[in-house]
Amino acid sequence: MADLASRITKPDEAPPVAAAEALIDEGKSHGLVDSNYDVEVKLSDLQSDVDSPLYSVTSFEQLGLSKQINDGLLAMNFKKPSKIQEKALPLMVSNPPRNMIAQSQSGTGKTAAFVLTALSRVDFSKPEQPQALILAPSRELARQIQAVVGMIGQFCKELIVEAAIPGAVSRELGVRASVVVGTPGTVMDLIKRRQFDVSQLKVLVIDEADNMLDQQGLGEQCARVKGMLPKSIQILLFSATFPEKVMAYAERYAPNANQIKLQQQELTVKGISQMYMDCPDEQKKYDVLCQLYGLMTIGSSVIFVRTRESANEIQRRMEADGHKVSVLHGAHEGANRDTLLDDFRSGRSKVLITTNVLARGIDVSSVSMVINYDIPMKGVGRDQEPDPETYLHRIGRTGRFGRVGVSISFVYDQKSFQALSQIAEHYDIDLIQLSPDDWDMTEKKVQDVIKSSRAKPDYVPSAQH
Ligand SMILES: Nc1ncnc2c1ncn2[C@@H]1O[C@H](COP(=O)(O)OP(=O)(O)OP(=O)(O)O)[C@@H](O)[C@H]1O
Repeated sequence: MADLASRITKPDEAPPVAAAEALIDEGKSHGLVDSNYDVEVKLSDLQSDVDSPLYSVTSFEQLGLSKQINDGLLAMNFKKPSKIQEKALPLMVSNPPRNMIAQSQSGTGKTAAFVLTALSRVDFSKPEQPQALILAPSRELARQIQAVVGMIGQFCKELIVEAAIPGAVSRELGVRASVVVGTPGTVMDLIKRRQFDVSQLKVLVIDEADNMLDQQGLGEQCARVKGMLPKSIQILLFSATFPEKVMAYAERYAPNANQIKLQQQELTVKGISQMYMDCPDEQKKYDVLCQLYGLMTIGSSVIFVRTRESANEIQRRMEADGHKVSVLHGAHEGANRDTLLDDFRSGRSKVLITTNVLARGIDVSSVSMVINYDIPMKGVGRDQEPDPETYLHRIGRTGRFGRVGVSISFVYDQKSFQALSQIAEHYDIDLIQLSPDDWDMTEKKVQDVIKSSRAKPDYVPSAQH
């Protein structure tokens, strides 16, 4: 097993800057409240780089979608499809419908790929009749996808999209929408209580499918939901990660599916510079975090911790120390969670402490830094092991669609060092070391990346890091 030391870049080596260092004409691309952080990425350059996951040769018009949907894409300033959109869409919208298992790196536009397919299956003459169901693991992600459906479908006049998340569906009316986006537990309850007529559903999408089908987690609920749906339903499974043990089950869940898969080494996003901070001991992690505060607020940042309790505790201490931070986790009540995330999207709050509840799918383009305060682990007690999938999803909250970002993972002892080392080995990546004893260098390394998002004329894309 290679240790982390062998994956450290030399101190004088500049952090890898993404091929994404270029400019986006950042027309606000979706209807979600989002901040105006002026990231500049030359998307057109990236989209013509054959090695980029954003590369494509076609246009949306060539994909044969309806005029209303193409107008929606235009309004969102989506000029060209990304690779996953270009490859998956023709297979998903064709007839007779076929199942799909699709993998693509974080932030590369999987949502639009499945939303476009769902919309293409809707008969808008029956707007209150559920025809497409999209499942996601958290209320936040379900709401976000609901907003994307609304944006892409903004010119489909009859479209109704509803969130099936706790507290959202009226008991008297039940579900009355053509597209339903929900979490599996709530969807299951609604179907059982006969408040959700699934008889005419044509397509089932499962986002973050490896997580959703995992038998240790939401797998059972998703299996039960599927059991209640029409047998002929088209099933689309999407994620950035599909560990082998889930893949076998996914293939049974979505039989005879077309598949788009990535190699393990292709999974990391080049725009994200992955760093680690060698903290002297566990207690000092907190001091290091506070010292990073200035860098965290250049853009927006997400701090991932293991438990709700430590999230609360870190917030309490940071606020007492004069820093402005918010915290969001599963113990908060739904409406409160919605406000907290809306505030973060809009830039009203810039540093968000959270747990794995927000590790997947959340798309806030201003996030320039992700901190793994605790290295993600799976399993319990002595059986704990590093969790490479959660690591990838967590750091993927930055570097969205060609933007650049930094992730900093805290290590402080042999165990955390080894865990991160195994994750680095899993993806065959090098991590850049930061030292709490040299803040000038730390600041330089981080700022070089974050500020590099404003293109320099003499920029030469660095090699794979
Ligand atoms: N063709 C496109 N042109 C421009 N922007 C796009 C295009 N497709 C998607 N985007 C934007 O890219 C961002 C990331 O997309 P999305 O959230 O779908 O990523 P994802 O692949 O689902 O990532 P994750 O694995 O983290 O869930 C979004 O802000 C979205 O609006």
